[in-house]
Amino acid sequence: MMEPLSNSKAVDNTHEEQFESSVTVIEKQAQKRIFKIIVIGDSNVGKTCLTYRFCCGKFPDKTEATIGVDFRERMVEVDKEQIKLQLWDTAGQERFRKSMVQHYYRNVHAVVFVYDVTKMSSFESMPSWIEECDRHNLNQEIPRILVGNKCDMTAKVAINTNLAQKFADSHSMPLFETSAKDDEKANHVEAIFMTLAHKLKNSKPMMTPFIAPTNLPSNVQVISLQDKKASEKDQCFC
Ligand SMILES: Nc1nc2c(ncn2[C@@H]2O[C@H](COP(=O)(O)OP(=O)(O)OP(=O)(O)O)[C@@H](O)[C@H]2O)c(=O)[nH]1
Repeated sequence: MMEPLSNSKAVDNTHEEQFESSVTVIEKQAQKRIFKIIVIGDSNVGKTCLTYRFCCGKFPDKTEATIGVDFRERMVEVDKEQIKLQLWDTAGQERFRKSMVQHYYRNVHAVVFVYDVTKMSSFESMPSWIEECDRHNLNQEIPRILVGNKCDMTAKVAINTNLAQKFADSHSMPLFETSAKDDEKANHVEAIFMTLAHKLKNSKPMMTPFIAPTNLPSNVQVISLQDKKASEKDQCFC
């Protein structure tokens, strides 16, 4: 008679463990936050290379003009929390932007304005990129960062740091001068997005779409935590 009992106990334990691990999975998924960062600026300033450097850890072998938008994502840890940065690498060329523009500016959490330090016209375009953000009613409170890229081309630098810093100050933005190409200066690329991650960490949470794990025990019913108030969270499993 003992055998079946202990067997049944073993089954219950497995069930319980399965339940607990499923709860952990669900809690982790529910806690994960995702932040949308748009990277904008003239064509050819290096937006694709900067996002590629941050998400893939290297300079791309070759790039082509972005059509519409490219997405890259990277998980980063900030104060022991894993958050996902979703970078929207937007097209600089007007003809490749038209159809997508409305999508860029929806639910944005941060903006990175990029110019090429060797090309004055790309710096002079910055006010019009800021105006475009304003036209799309981007919240003034969201973090904005100004980035001068291609600093490795020292002999050709056309925009000196003082000028860029004045512009950044007048728009209450931090300035980063960097290079997506140069491995040493690429540390700054990391700094750009980690600075944003720290700023975003304290902004309002945005949950990932809820995906229920598939290995739940049959007696567990899943209710998304997203629509629940914090006080109700404990009642989500029945
Ligand atoms: N020297 C140097 N070249 C760079 C750097 N970043 C990008 N480039 C080069 O600049 C050119 C344009 O780079 P992209 O990243 O495609 O530029 P983009 O701003 O995404 O251009 P669009 O997609 O047209 O908006 C490419 O030839 C890159 O190799 C950099 O930090 N240093």
